[in-house]
Amino acid sequence: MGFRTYTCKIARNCGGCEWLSVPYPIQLRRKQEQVESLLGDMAASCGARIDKICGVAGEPLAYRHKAATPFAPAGHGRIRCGFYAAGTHRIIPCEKCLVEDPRARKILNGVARVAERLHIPAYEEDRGIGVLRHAVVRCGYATDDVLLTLVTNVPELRGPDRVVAALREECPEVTSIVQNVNTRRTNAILGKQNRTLWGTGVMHDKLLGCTFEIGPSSFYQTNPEQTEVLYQLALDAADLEGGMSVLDAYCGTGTIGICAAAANSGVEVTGVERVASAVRCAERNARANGVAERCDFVAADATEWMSRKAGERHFDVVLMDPPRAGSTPEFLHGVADLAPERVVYVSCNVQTQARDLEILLGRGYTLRSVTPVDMFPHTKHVECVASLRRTRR
Ligand SMILES: C[S@@+](CC[C@H](N)C(=O)[O-])C[C@H]1O[C@@H](n2cnc3c(N)ncnc32)[C@H](O)[C@@H]1O
Repeated sequence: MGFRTYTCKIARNCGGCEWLSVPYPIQLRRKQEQVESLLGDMAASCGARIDKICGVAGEPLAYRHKAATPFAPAGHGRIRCGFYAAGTHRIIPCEKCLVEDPRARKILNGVARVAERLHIPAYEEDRGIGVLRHAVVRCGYATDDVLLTLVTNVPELRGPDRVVAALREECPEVTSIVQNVNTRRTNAILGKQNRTLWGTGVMHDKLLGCTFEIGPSSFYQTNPEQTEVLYQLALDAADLEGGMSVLDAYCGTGTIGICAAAANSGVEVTGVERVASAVRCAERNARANGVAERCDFVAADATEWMSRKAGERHFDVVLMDPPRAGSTPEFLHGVADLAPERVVYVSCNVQTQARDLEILLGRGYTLRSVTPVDMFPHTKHVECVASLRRTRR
């Protein structure tokens, strides 16, 4: 893939792909430099290597398997949908997005057309009135599942069967429809309550040969192709063998831990995740992949769980994959108290990762390697797998 660049009619306003006009090899070089500037000194002091970034193998397009739109009234019964202009809540319409699964934007625009036809009012953010707030689509990577979630400002949709019939006709790719209720005046897209309107209420996908059920409120990596690269790096760094015990912290639907258990017979996994519905998915996923007897998932705040459990259990390896804000000093000191041989820290924010690694380095761990992974081409975001080994207690 040479120095070709891509163009998008709304790139300037949308702000989602801030590096779209930068050739992909240069994007990768910038991300490599970003990681080296944040982790280079730390790696050098440990004698660790920073690997070359794992970029996307093919065209860096259509990689986002999750897409969302806000809705707003556009006058005369019309509904506006698309992307928020960067830094605002002004919606820019979008017919086709280069980085999304091609099915996704078509479906989101189809939802707006159905809402117009059925006179379902779009949400008015300023006044907190109206019905339809957002729609979210999740498309399978290895399956044809397409889960559509309608986020509403009301607990009950009027004539739900009519809405489902119209959506199925307009968007035949959709395999299940869920209503999510969010009545709060907040920027968060999803509320707490989900109601299945049609189908199973979940989607399925496959990663590294394992099958996963993903619910509307569960975290799932948006670029599954690169997720396989990321997870394989994490599993290689974990260097597991039968009989080992693994903590999968911030585990979502259990994806990394279940891949670890499936690839290594005899390995036992404990997963900790804050979202209770994701933990229920993780338990079903462990059963579906035949590893339930070796996997235990707990719904808890990771820091709070660590403060209760540290000292009670032995783990050979801690795998951790926290959100952008990173972990907490309490959790990291808890990890050091558990004294696993290896810690594998997967992060989508190298800044908070660097901060957290300092704590582990001060508690007897040394960096072995750092591997950047490009999960989000055309953006400045970079994912990173840091592999650590215990050198003293
Ligand atoms: C980056 S995601 C990783 C999930 C999973 N490892 C994966 O690859 O799909 C971070 C996860 O941490 C969970 N989370 C966020 N804060 C948490 C906390 N304080 N305690 C436990 N889990 C938390 C989120 O709900 C999310 O599922």
